[in-house]
Amino acid sequence: MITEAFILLAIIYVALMLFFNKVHRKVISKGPPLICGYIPFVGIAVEYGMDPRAKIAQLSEKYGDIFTIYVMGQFITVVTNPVDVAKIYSSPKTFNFFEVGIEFGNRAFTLPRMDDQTNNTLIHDIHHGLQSQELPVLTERANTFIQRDFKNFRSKDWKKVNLVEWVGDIISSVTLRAVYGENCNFKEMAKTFFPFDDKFAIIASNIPFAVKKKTGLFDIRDSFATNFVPRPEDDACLFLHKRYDAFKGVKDLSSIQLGNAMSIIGWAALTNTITTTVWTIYHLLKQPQSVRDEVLDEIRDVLGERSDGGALEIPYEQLSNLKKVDAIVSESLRLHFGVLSSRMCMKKHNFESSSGRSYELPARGLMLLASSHHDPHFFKDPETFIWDRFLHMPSSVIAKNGKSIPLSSVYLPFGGGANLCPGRFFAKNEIKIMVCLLLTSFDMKVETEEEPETDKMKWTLQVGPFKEGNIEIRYKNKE
Ligand code: HEM
Repeated sequence: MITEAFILLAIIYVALMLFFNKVHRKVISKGPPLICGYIPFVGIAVEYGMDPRAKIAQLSEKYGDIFTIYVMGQFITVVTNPVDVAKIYSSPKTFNFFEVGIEFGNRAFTLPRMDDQTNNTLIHDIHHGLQSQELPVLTERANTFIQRDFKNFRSKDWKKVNLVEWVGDIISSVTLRAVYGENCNFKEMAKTFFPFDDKFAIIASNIPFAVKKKTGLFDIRDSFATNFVPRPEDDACLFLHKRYDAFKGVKDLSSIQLGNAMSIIGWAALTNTITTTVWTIYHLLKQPQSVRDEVLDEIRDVLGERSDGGALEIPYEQLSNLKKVDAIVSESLRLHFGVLSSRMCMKKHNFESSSGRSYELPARGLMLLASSHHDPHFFKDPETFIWDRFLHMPSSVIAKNGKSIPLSSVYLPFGGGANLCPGRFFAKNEIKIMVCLLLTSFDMKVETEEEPETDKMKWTLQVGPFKEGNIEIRYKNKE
């Protein structure tokens, strides 16, 4: 019996290997160099998943600027040269972000595909809402909620908190109330966000739906989705109501799918903002007192002193004048942001790379565009946090081939081109408000002595969080 089972397994394995090699040969002919690994379906997922950034750097060293990796049943072309990245960002029809969203949206959130016109309208509404129409209101709400929450933190004596949990609580509750409305069920939403976010990469991976269902991954996602359908009394953003109306009209849509369609925005709003805030505060607190004083002086110059009642006025229009605070957030994003943004090559395409080579890219092939955040050619001393680096950064840089390229081709924390993250202004505003209130309210110190390590496994599409998730800080009211 055991021998038969063993023979059967061996046959399946050999069949898979033959199929795998056939696919392998087909893809490799005119395309970029292909790195498949030796395990059918899994490909190089294990070594890649351990530290995506290091793996990409290593493969780029060996195979050049463009190569294709095979990970969990999927071929992914990785583009590492910023000149090529800029070219891809500037051709959104050929290299499309929206289709990636549909594919990942479907894998992670099992969403129905809407018609193109509805989709375009929904994306337009999100971009318009977050970047202009509703941005002042969102920022004002965040300001009100953070100031309100801060009153509860006041302490005359030194108090210890876990920075990761503390920031996670504040940013999740503030962001969710700002976007989904003050009366939304933000406590439940936040409670279910963290387990979902922790498993997001695997939920969005190419592993079969049946496995995701069987292993409980979809249960985690569904409990996250449940609380996200906005009710009229919640006072959610306009673009969320429009999204709700569009999805509600889809025939046979389950309530979980409707929740998924609404929760995707909540996930996008929280996943990177929390980690960026944690890193920003951590790095700020690690700066010498002279730097912290310089930043505090800027805050006082721009916003003035606190009123007699202790409130700090933070007008929306003044946030863009906080250049030093902005520079610290930007440097945190540079140092800790993952590697990539993604695009789908829509049709078979001959890509002329900046190195003069031509590669055939397959239709509907997934592409990952690598940032150059750790390349010393663009960022001197790249592994060091230099708080004022972005105060002196030009808007264009010189590539290795001598060409001038926009800074946005090497510095990609919010992606690039037409799909540049629409939430970037809101995220930065929220973080700036936090920093202003922290520095003007409290004396603070980092208690944990070891350098916190980034969780490299989460370093693909997100800002890498702390590995151990425990950084203790001490604070008390300013004298
Ligand atoms: C520090 C915080 C954030 C970071 C680092 C970040 C990063 C990104 C990145 C890399 C993309 C992909 C863009 C591309 O590949 O070109 C993206 C897209 C997106 N982000 Fe953010 N994001 C942040 C905060 C937010 C917030 C607060 C919201 C909402 C309130 C948000 C909503 C979105 C949406 C809706 C998209 C999809 C845009 C589209 O389909 O065109 N993000 N973000």
